[in-house]
Amino acid sequence: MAEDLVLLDLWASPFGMRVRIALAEKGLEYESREEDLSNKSSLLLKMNPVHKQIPVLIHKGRPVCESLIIVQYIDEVWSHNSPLLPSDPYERANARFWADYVDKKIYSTSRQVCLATGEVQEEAKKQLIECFKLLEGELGEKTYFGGENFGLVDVALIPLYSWFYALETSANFSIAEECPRLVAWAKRCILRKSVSKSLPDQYKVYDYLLELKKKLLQSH
Ligand SMILES: N[C@@H](CCC(=O)N[C@@H](CS)C(=O)NCC(=O)O)C(=O)O
Repeated sequence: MAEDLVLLDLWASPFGMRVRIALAEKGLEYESREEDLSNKSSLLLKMNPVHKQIPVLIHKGRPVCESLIIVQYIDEVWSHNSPLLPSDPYERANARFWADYVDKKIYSTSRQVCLATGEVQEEAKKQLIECFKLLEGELGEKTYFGGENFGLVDVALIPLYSWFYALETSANFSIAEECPRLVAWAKRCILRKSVSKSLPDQYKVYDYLLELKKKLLQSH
């Protein structure tokens, strides 16, 4: 059934990818609108006046902002299939804790690995590997962070897989060598159609990063 859903998105955004994955897990149809972040649409400014960022999910004309909040909203509204959060309150809190960890630690550090240089980049790389190893500990022998079920933490983290090549090439290291269990997990996730169709090509992402770096240099 077609729902009244519009997603304000940007193809290379890992935050947008989270929402695409959640919508695909639920089998929901939606209209995707690609934003130009250097010239934001009036719809984006109206729908997310606080942060002015994508992604925004507009459901029946009402905006929901912040990717992890959007993913949880989707899970609550379309709760009848493919639950992304566990039913047990303690396990749910635990999933939210790790999704929050991914947000606070992994994405900001990854940004530095991609954009910084010299010692700052080396330090960020070290930190990122430590964070990945900690996540490997949390994953343990499970199939997904959500156990047998692909869940919130998986949705939060897997978009970064499309940035692995950009990370590795920017800072000259191999994530598979440092964190083989994390890469094995990512390869399991990418077998899901919801993930494979939501993540862009890693080389396109790297080209996007090179363009972004050029723009940042020009603006300084
Ligand atoms: N915490 C936000 C982060 C979203 C975010 O950083 N979006 C970026 C694109 S990847 C954006 O819209 N940037 C434009 C800006 O900050 O002006 C979320 O999880 O949705």
